[in-house]
Amino acid sequence: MSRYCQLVIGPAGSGKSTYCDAIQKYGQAVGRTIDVVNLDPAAEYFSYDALADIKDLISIDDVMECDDLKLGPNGGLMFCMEHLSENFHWLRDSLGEVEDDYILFDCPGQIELYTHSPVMKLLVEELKNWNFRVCSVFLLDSQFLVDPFKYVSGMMCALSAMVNLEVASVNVLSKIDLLDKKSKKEIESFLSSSAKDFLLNSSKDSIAGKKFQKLTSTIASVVDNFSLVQYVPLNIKEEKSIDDLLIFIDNSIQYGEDIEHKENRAEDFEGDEMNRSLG
Ligand SMILES: Nc1nc2c(ncn2[C@@H]2O[C@H](COP(=O)(O)OP(=O)(O)OP(=O)(O)O)[C@@H](O)[C@H]2O)c(=O)[nH]1
Ligand SMILES: [Mg+2]
Repeated sequence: MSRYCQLVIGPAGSGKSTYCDAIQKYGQAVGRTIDVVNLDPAAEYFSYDALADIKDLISIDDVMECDDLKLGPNGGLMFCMEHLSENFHWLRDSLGEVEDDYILFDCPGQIELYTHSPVMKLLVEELKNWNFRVCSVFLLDSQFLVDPFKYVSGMMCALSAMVNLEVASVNVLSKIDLLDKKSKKEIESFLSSSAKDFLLNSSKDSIAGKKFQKLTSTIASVVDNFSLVQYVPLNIKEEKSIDDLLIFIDNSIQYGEDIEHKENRAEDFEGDEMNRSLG
């Protein structure tokens, strides 16, 4: 039995919940069932239809109101996610056991969840045990790329999430529709050039001096040499852009190939049956 999922991760406000909603709606339009699970215990509102909601297990308000714990919003969130990791059976029961299901997990925006904490890694392991092929989809606001310093920091976050989670990873540049023409052109040229060229060109007028240039160049070389972080742009307002991205992600978890293979096998089987009954 094969099952497929995307762990939708990325910094706060990068567009994770909006992405889940758009992909689910796109699925409905093309006759494909894509379920979404909310794993953000602080999410008060989301516009997609949720197959499951972590708030049914634990909510951040309950944790913060607990006088014994004395936790603030970030500590409270980590507490909720650890509680989830001790109660994965809740998630397994909520998902059911459906063959070829395709699920998006809308995750919280606290970046330490993907870089320091073992919780998401434990979740990945558990999903694999339940026969899921997992792809992490790291969303980064495209505004980050317009500024080289933000770009380095975003790239490092994406990289440490990739290394920590050890699954197929796709990095998505979100909110492309908000960019003006000039920024869109800059992003296009960045996507078609190496990280090193982009960073050196963008920071050549920097007042930070030679040492900084050298550091920038070394970081970018690491990224380029190992093809570590590549970005796929997403304009959520354009169907073609969603389609292209979904094909890219599906390929990384072999979604289409498996289904096609099964359909071919089913057709072969029907053909054999027909030959047998004719013969
Ligand atoms: N124009 C535009 N706005 C977007 C897009 N994606 C997200 N937004 C807006 O950006 C804000 C944050 O989006 P969310 O989807 O809530 O971001 P998030 O990553 O789920 O945020 P957290 O759950 O708080 O980490 C909202 O006001 C969205 O409407 C996009 O592709 N285009
Ligand atoms: Mg969200």
